[in-house]
Parts: sequence; C-alpha cells; structure tokens
Amino acid sequence: MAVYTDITDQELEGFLADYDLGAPLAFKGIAEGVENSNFLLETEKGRYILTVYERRARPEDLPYFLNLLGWLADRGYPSARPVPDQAGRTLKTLRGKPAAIVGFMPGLSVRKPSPAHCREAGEGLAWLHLAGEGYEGRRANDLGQPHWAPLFSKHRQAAEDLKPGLAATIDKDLAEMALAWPRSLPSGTIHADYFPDNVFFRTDGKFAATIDFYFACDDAYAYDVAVTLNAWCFEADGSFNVTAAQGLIAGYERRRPLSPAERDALPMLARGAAMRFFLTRLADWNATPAGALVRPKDPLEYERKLAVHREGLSLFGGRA
Ligand SMILES: Nc1ncnc2c1ncn2[C@@H]1O[C@H](COP(=O)(O)OP(=O)(O)OP(=O)(O)O)[C@@H](O)[C@H]1O
Ligand SMILES: N[C@@H](CCO)C(=O)O
Repeated sequence: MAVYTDITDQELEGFLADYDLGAPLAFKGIAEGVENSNFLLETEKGRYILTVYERRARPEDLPYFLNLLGWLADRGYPSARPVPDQAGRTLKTLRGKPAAIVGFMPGLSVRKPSPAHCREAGEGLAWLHLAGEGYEGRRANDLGQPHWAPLFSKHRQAAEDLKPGLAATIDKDLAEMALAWPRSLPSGTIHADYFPDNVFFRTDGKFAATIDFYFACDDAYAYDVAVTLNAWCFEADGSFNVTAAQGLIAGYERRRPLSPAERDALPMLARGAAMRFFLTRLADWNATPAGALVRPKDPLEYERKLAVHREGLSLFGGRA
C-alpha cells in the first residue's frame, strides 16, 4: 500500500473548497506506488488523482514537476494536467504536506510487457523527449553518475550483507563508469523512471499515457532510453530480451532517431542505469525497518541486471 497520509472527509471538503471541482462523489486511496500517497477522487466535474508528496520529492522541486506536466499536456502529450485552484495555484498543502490534484489518465499498465508493448513504450518515450523540448524548468539529475559513488559509500555494508564480496565489485564498476561515462550526448528533459508501472496502454495495446514524473530532470535522452531498456526488456529468469530491446529502440526511432554516438553509448548507459536503480533500492532496503507497511524493491534484481551489462552483452544482438 502507499497511502501514508489519511485524509478525513472533513479535510477533503476543506481542501476542495479552494477549487472549482464541485462536490466530491468518491474518494479512495490507491494501493500502487511507493513514493507518495495517491487518491482517486471523483467530483461532479470529473475524475482526478490527489497526490500528497511524502518522501523523496523535495518540496522545492515540486513546481518543476507540476509545470512540466502542464507543459507536456499543452503540447498534446498524454500526461496528467495539474488542476489549479480558484487562485490559479497547482501546488497546495494538505495535512501540512505538499499536495496537488492532477487529471486522471485512462489506460492500464502491464506487468509483463510483450515486445509489442516495448515498441509502443519506446515511441511514447521519444514523444515525451520531443514534447519536452523548450521547457524552461531546470533540474539537475541528483541521481546521475557523479552521485553514485557518494551514495554507495553510505551503504557498502548493506551490499556486503546482501551478497558477500559485492562491495568490491561495485567499487570497480563505479571506477570504470567514472572513466567511461558518456558526457556530451544530446540532452534535455527526461522522465528518468519510465518503468512499466508508469506507462499506460489502451486495451488494443497502443500507448496511452505516462504518469509519475517525480524523477524528471535534465540528462541525456539516451540515458532515459537505457533506463527504459533495463525496466522493460529483462525476462523473469534474468536474461536480456534482445528482440524486445530492438523493438523498443525501433519504436523510439519512429519519432526520434538515435545518433551513432547515442547508439554506441547505450551499453555503458544501460550499465549505469542498472547501477542507479541498484543503489537507490539498496539505500531504501537499508533504511526500511523489517515489517514496514511498504516493502522495499529488491536491490538484487538490479544487481543481476548490472552483472549482465558488465559482461558487455550487445543490445543489438551478439556480443559487444
Ligand atoms: N494521473 C493518473 N491517472 C490515473 N492513475 C494514476 C495517475 N497518477 C497515479 N495514478 C495511479 O496511482 C498509482 C501510483 O501512482 P505513482 O506511480 O505516481 O505513485 P508513486 O507513489 O509516485 O509510485 P512509484 O513507486 O511508481 O514512484 C499508479 O500506479 C496509478 O494506478
Ligand atoms: N522505479 C523505481 C522505483 C521508483 O520510485 C524502482 O523500480 O526502483
């Protein structure tokens, strides 16, 4: 479950009094997600998502995220538009925490994406990159390559506890990545967490919408592709599905062809992207008490993905 903040009927009524949304008809907590508290809200005017921002999202970053959602929606990208109150404000406070209402996006996420889903998701990602061009908000990637070694230094012991010997392997990876990390690829606004649970499809399998922009930042577009390859193209047995990856890239290139430099960089970017999610999962694992209501995600899933990329398996078939 991810409802960390309970909202009473009275609090909801008080909150909605600032808006022009009519009376609430239904209101319920959403179990999915781990970061924030999300509620499905139905009013006389329509369906919405009310989010109370809980942990990782820094309050000073929230205008960046909400303005980005508005920017993308204005350009026809299927992302949830923030709803302003009567004074034009989209970022509000509820129970002393930052909160916002955004439009409800129809569609369903898929648990086990097929190569066809990967192709559609790839196209949705390229569309996002193009729609984000010109957005003036700036946010450095605070989970980008320069931040990995400092983050790992706080959690070395947890890595050793998970798998003896792992800390030294990660140290070596981090040193190699620091030397070889691509630094001059085309960059712009990226999603940075484009996982299957954040992408919705129509019932005919077509891409429908993207949600959860709370890691969005400025970084290389190809790094976003690499995050996506890792999240969508590994099989349950830990193998990398090259067909799904090729489909994802082909879908992406329907809208935004990758340059030769971006293609060449993908194996290293995918290795780094696996490191990023291994590290944040490791940190969460380390910080979550046994028996907590929200189970942290498994860091070892990403340690295995990291190991696959360490072997240098080519994303385009054969070995690199
Ligand atoms: N705009 C939206 N339209 C429809 N459903 C939404 C929308 N935003 C969120 N949801 C629903 O709420 C759930 C949780 O949302 P979200 O992924 O943003 O939460 P989170 O706590 O930030 O999660 P995560 O762990 O993925 O970072 C989604 O799986 C989806 O079911
Ligand atoms: N997508 C992330 C969680 C994001 O909030 C992960 O799988 O580790």
